[in-house]
Amino acid sequence: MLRTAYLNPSGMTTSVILLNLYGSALHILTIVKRKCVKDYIHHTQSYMRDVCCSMRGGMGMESHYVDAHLVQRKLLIKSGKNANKCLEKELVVLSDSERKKAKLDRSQLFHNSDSKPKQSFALLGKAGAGKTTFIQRLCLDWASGSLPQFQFVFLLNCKILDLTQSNCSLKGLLLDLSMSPRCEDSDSVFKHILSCPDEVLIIFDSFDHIKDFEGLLQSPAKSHTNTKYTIKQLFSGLFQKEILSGCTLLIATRPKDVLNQVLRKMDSLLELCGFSPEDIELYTSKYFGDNTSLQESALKQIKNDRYIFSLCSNPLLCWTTCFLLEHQESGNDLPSTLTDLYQRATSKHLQLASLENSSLCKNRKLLDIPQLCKMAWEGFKNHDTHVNPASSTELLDCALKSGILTSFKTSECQKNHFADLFTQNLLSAVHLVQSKQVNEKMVVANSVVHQKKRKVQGESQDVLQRFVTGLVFQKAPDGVSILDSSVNIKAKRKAVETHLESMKPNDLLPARLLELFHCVYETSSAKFAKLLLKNLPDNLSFYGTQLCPSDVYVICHLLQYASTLKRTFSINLQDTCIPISGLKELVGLQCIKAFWAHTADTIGLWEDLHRSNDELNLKSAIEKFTLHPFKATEGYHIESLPVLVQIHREKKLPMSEPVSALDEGVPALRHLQRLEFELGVQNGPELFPKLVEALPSLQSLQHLDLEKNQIGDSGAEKLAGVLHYLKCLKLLNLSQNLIGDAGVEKLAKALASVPSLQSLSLYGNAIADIGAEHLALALPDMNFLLDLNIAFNKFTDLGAKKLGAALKNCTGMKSLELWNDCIPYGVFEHLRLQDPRIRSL
Ligand SMILES: Nc1ncnc2c1ncn2[C@@H]1O[C@H](COP(=O)(O)OP(=O)(O)OP(=O)(O)O)[C@@H](O)[C@H]1O
Repeated sequence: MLRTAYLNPSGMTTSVILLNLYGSALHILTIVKRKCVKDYIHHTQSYMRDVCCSMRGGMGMESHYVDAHLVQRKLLIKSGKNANKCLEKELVVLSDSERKKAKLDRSQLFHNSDSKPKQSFALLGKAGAGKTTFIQRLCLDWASGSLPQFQFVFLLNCKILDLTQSNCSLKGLLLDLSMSPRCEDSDSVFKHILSCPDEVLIIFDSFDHIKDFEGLLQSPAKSHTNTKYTIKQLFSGLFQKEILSGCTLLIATRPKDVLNQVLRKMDSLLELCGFSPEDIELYTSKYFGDNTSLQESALKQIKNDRYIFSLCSNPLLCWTTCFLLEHQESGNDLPSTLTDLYQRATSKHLQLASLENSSLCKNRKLLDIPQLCKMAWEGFKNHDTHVNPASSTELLDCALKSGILTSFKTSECQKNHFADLFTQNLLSAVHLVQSKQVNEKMVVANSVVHQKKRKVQGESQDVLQRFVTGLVFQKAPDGVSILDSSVNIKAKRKAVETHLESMKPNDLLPARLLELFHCVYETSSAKFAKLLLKNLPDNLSFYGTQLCPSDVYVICHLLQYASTLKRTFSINLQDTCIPISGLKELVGLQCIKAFWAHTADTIGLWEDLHRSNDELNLKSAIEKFTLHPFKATEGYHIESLPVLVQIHREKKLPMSEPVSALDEGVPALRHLQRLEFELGVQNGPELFPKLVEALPSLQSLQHLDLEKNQIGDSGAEKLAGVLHYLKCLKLLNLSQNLIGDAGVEKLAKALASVPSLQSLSLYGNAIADIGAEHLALALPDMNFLLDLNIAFNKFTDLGAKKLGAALKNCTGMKSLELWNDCIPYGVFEHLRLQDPRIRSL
């Protein structure tokens, strides 16, 4: 180029040269920028490798991580007045068998099997289920090149973000507030990010820490330039694709603690399942590593203690148990309650920290534990895990060393937080129980479940209640209790006791009832267990409340007291996700006389008992199973019916030889009296044939409600084909089903073969004169019919007159409703005058 300039020194040539020079400079600049972006990505990856390589307690991610599964969940979209309820209510609860089918592993998380690409993901799990750990693992995957679809991953921790602070840009959020290293050339990197949004993954961990969800989706950020927003607005802008459209969003949250307005709009909802029994064994072996003797004895102790084993399905509680087993003297029993587990573990953490740094905190007594507990309570009240930075450094240092606190760093700041919900809530409970500034009323308000509160309370409140109740009633020997033995807590104990005694469990919603079981369990008192059992209603319902292994353990444990009180119960376990092992335990209890559960899981239980040759329990599980009253609102309520019917008819389980316990078929089918099919327009027509298949087996059915399912003429015809089996049917509701003349013709003939029918509704269908005539012909043969509602159909005065004439021959009938717009008013009035049993509405 210089050579050209020398040869051509004219003005024209100079501009060419300058252009060339400019072009080259631009090229070099682009290369430099590209290198700078590449360097940033490399730097971030190695930073992530450092930050994410270890778990709590210093254990290596590579060596100690257990690949827990995910389950794909679905939402039941509700409208109208139910729309804004807590998410847990809308998550479709899968049966154990469906959960097994819906399992995914980490590598399948971002796979797009549908045609519509998924861009927003919610990772759901209870406290300690391993959401943060899973995300750490995901970041490590990215850092090692396993998520090549993403050039950038930004990890934001909502625990340490101030979501209302109003001076943040998108660039600031991603490059300064995320867990990424400082960026030297943030402008170039950000420009690059904007140029490839579909290669960006943004993760919001601890999303439930956004305290105020109201208006979260209003006023989203609309510009990615330097305009300043609140972090909430930036989240909203990202979520609603106003900024960085095309990027992938992942939020991790506890389902109970978040409103569903955001989650309902997510493309994919994934639940972290916690540890399976095999995972618990694997984790325990990993935890104790090469120390084989300790490993063996720990595993034995955990497996032999059913309560602890059930707790260990929560990874955090599994870690806590292992920590305790590692440090407590051999020969000591395992804790028998959650309060006991946490106070022993917390005391041990503090003790170890004081030993490690004797100059800072020589022993527990010197450490200002009440101050630590007060801090925990202040945080709890504000739904905050953050610790006031003005607290004594000695206290903070010791709490950090003990692992009770943990610190989070961003390129901007470092903040101290309580390490987990259980530890913070135990310390909060200690404050409530032993601080003189807290009165009895306050303790009661945070102890056992409250009858009147209608709102679903968060998980944090549930755990606090268990700890407060556990602490006031505990009889722990000295040295184990975290409470200061010199503080008198008698008055508080008395207040909680009075409150417990006044509880009326029959008024409680299922989720509250479960919490009451937990609180009573934490008291370790046979007196309270018996009191609870005495006051329980005969029909226990956990319907719609997800039951984890420790929930099942606690329910079973307390129900054992029923035999001394000679009480028996029926239990509703529908939509609880109860694992088959849990179902087996509960159904096996003597005090359980009947149970409702998902049909597919019940069949799974029978198969399990049959495989293990447990004929006695199989017989009892078959006899105890009930379907009454059967309300089908979800597809899966009906889908497994044909298998049940097959078992009933063939008197054997699928793929088995005849089973003597099934000699009489399935009692639940034989005895079912009431069935409501409420699948609606969407699923009704498709699943109705499966119901029809089952109807001949329902010999005791008295009440069949099929309103609003659009079964149409073809559905009516199918129903007509089986009606003669329903010898006990008293009520048949076929309102609003698009049934026309063809359908009613078939039905009319068949209805005469239902000897006991008393009430029939064909309200709001499409029956015209021909159909009315068919019905009129059949009417005198329906000997027991009392009420017929055929209003709001399409027949005219012709049809109405035929029906009116037929009524004369039906002396037993009490009412005939036949009003519709096509009948001239005069004709209708005339008919009514002739026979007052004819009614308008
Ligand atoms: N898959 C896993 N393998 C091994 N250990 C795990 C796993 N998941 C969780 N843990 C252990 O459980 C502890 C708690 O997990 P984590 O903090 O990820 O739970 P979380 O669901 O994020 O809880 P929270 O809702 O309270 O934030 C971790 O510190 C780790 O010790």
